[in-house]
Amino acid sequence: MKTLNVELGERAYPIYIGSGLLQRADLLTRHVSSAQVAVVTNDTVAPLYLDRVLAPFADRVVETVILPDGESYKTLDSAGRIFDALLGKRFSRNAVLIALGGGVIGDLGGFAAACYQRGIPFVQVPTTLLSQVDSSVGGKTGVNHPLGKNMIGAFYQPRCVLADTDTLATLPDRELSAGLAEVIKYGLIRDPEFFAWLESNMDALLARDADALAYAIERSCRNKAEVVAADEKETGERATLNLGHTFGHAIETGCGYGVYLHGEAVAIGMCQAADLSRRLGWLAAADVARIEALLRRAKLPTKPPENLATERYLELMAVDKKNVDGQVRLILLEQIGRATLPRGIGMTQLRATLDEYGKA
Ligand SMILES: NC(=O)c1ccc[n+]([C@@H]2O[C@H](COP(=O)([O-])OP(=O)(O)OC[C@H]3O[C@@H](n4cnc5c(N)ncnc54)[C@H](O)[C@@H]3O)[C@@H](O)[C@H]2O)c1
Ligand SMILES: O=C(O)C(=O)C[C@@H](O)[C@H](O)[C@H](O)COP(=O)(O)O
Ligand SMILES: [Zn+2]
Repeated sequence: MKTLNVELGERAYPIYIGSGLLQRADLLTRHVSSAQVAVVTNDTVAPLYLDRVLAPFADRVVETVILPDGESYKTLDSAGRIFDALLGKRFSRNAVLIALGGGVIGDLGGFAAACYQRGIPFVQVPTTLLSQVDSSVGGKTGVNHPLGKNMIGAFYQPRCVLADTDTLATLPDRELSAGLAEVIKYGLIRDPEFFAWLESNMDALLARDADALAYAIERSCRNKAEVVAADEKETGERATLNLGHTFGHAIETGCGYGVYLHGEAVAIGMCQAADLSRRLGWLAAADVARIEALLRRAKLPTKPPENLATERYLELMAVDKKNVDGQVRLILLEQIGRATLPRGIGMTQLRATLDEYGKA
């Protein structure tokens, strides 16, 4: 097992990464000292892993909330179902909530934990590659709104993250690829050696080689933990974790939540961000091609949806948490391994990317 720490002073917490961790009762109980435990999960993950999470808590009062699966259920209504369950059981403010599942459950469960009685402790047990490398770490919790992705939420850190890499064995291939988009993101924004490692090891990752996956998860979490420790509330460097997300969130909202997986939308968005960076004269065309090639090798889409016209894109991008005074701000690339958040972006070049990128 590898242990990393997210260094946030009194809110610091460990990330445990390894095989067989769900069988390690001591790891979960170490961070769950209350007599009342709520487990939030969904109807895909529950039959696979709920028993293992419940096993150490036979002597506690346990409430399980099993939600329907899908991005379209990352809503205030689902959060309401969690509140109903906790209140129904008279759960106190020291009750611990365990979020067992992918990023949807982690974001939603964390949000419910942040709100219930103004905040109860919670633990992240991520079971997808995407949630093990990204969403379970850093305390961004929230739900979607019909007008925008993750528009309702809170920064609220978990007490620990327990990433059992064995759970990836049951993950569908399409979801594995979606997780690889966020892995590639770390290489692009701040870790060029990792990007090169990914170019050399993509086949091993797709073949689910255990060592390759463990290394990619650990290096991704290390990158994310460093960024979050430096800028927890996204006043600066943390915004670079949003590479491709302004375009990607527009795709997710515009096409309907769940049509494109988050990682797929981010993959397309990173290509659009790379194309725009090239148009602005910052990124070499050869690097854009290198980025597209790695994403394609990860079996991710790189071309935007045909039915999302430029004006609709711009409307959707106007609803983004990085915007200031209503002006769109985008994370762009100066080179592979270096991201930037420019003050203003040329609307002409942005329109050119939206009009032309991937349309030929
Ligand atoms: N908070 C953050 O910092 C952050 C970062 C990145 C993404 N996100 C959010 O995370 C969400 C995407 O997360 P995701 O990609 O994990 O999607 P997800 O939570 O929808 O999970 C993907 C699918 O895999 C299933 N699943 C989960 N674990 C499984 C397993 N071990 N075996 C088989 N099936 C399994 C799920 O039921 C679901 O059908 C989006 O809502 C995105 O906005 C948040
Ligand atoms: O942790 C962060 O910060 C990120 O931006 C990670 C992203 O991968 C993630 O999708 C996040 O939820 C997007 O944040 P948002 O603030 O744009 O909703
Ligand atoms: Zn993301």
